[in-house]
Amino acid sequence: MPRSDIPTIAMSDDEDVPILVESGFESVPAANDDKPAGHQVPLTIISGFLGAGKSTLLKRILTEHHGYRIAVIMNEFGDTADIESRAINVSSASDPTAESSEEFLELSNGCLCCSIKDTGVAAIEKLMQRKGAFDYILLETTGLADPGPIASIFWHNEEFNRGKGKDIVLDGVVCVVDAVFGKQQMEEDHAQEGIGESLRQIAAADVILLNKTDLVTTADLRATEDLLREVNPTVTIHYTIRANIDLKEVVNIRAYTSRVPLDVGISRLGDHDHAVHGHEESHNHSTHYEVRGISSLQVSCPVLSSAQQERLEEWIRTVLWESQLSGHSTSDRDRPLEVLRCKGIFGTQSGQTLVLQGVRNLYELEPLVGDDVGLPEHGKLVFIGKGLDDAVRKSLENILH
Ligand SMILES: Nc1nc2c(ncn2[C@@H]2O[C@H](COP(=O)(O)OP(=O)(O)OP(=O)(O)O)[C@@H](O)[C@H]2O)c(=O)[nH]1
Repeated sequence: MPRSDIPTIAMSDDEDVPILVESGFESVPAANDDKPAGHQVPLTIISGFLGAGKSTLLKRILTEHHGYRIAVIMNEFGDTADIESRAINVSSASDPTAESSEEFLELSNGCLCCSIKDTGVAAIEKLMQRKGAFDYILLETTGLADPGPIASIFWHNEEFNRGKGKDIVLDGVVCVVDAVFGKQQMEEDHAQEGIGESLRQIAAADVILLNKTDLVTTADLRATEDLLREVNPTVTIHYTIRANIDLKEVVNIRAYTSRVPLDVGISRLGDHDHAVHGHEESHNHSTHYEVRGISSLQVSCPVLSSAQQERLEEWIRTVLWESQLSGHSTSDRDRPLEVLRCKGIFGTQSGQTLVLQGVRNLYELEPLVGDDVGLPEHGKLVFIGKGLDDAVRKSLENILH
């Protein structure tokens, strides 16, 4: 959609309560369904390579009649880029040169558009003063941003959660990947020192939109998808043209709660087919990928005794917090150990199903609540990061088997 097709938007006074429109999009459950008043507002981080289609996705969301009242934060944390140059122009129509550090605009579909030049936390706190005016937050990062630290702000951040942040819950990280240049970008990142940003974005993603599929051959598409899956085997991948995606695939996916239904995210551990096909591969053996500086380690997990569970937690803490394996010092290792994301699900002998969620050095291991799914037949643990070599796999398997 050309930029000029953005609906007419009127500058809203900061004190005004935006006028909201009725839902016209029945297939997406309202964000507030089955939640009491005063519940937390879910937040989705949108990341992606430069020019991959992030703004196209936002435009789509902002112009559809989906029934959500979505606040979109279009500026990046600490970025001083000129907001007026963004694809979604949030300048006041009456004062296109307005240079205020934050602007709130109400769109005709009820979305609250917010551009903030402030640093992240202060911006979010300001936004939350308008709680009640919206029921979902989308945060678009720059093409060069690593979403991991941003996700950590909203997930298990005690300081932030004591303030306005307590009203926000991280829902998931969506990464838009350019089907034309994505593979090349990943390869270039590999050539650089350390882990390139595109690889960090892929590692941190819960959902990937492999966008611009109209511009490449099926073979090229599959090659890019294979590379994405090698970096992040737990991610759900959707092929899109102009970010055309059913909203329910990117919002309210609850990727960071232990109430994740088994058919979302976790159940796709090891799924090497298109998520859009809903196919799940049932292999249960350990796999280990090494790609471009980031590796992923995936191991099967049997039903654990309480002693094994304790040892597993100890193992996780040592890896996540000390970047080393129990009984080893960092200097024993050829390569540094760094976990960017972990996920898992397994049963315990006491009859619980536990879900592991982790971002960088934060993790939680919580019982799966809600759905009565029974014990998972095959538990799985997946770690995505750097230096996850054979020694790491063996030390984990020693605990589990
Ligand atoms: N052919 C084709 N063009 C697309 C598609 N999606 C987006 N584009 C175009 O690609 C260009 C970049 O899209 P944007 O949505 O601005 O990308 P972005 O990720 O927001 O870009 P940055 O903010 O600069 O990182 C625009 O000209 C879009 O119209 C697609 O699926 N197919």
